[in-house]
Amino acid sequence: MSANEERSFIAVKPDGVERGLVGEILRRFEARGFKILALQLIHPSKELLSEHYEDLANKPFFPKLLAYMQSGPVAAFVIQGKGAVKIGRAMLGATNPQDSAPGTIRADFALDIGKNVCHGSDSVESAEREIALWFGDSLKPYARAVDTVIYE
Ligand SMILES: Nc1ncnc2c1ncn2[C@@H]1O[C@H](COP(=O)(O)OP(=O)(O)OP(=O)(O)O)[C@@H](O)[C@H]1O
Repeated sequence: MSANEERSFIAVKPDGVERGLVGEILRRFEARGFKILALQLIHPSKELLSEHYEDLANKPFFPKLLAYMQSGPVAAFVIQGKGAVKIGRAMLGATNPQDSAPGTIRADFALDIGKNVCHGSDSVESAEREIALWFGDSLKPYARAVDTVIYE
């Protein structure tokens, strides 16, 4: 996979969907130059979420986190492009919106850590694991003419 094909899993959490932020969040990633490789509104099962957040299973907030993530649909999507994981996390902002830098999604749209609007993969390995978990092998590559004016 070339550097320009790096992928990240991004999700607008149920609070973001309910607040009508799906379009705005997608728009920011598209405007930055990322290719949207997959896009789906998903009602995640407890099993899917337990796997997705397996490293947090022992945290005291885990049951609350699962309930939050099941309180409505999640807008799940995959972005592809140079630096997708690192830039994706930077665009989301710090996990706790109280610490997120202005201009990031969480700073612009959230106040509480337990309602922080969006998720983004934290490493290339997590991204591949999360993409497989949420989308299976349904992703199909496609070419974009605009890539010739985004990449040098
Ligand atoms: N102390 C907490 N209280 C309530 N919810 C929390 C707390 N810490 C984390 N969370 C929730 O669990 C999610 C996952 O936490 P994690 O530490 O993996 O942060 P993250 O990787 O920045 O977030 P995400 O995986 O959603 O992108 C957070 O986004 C937040 O919704």
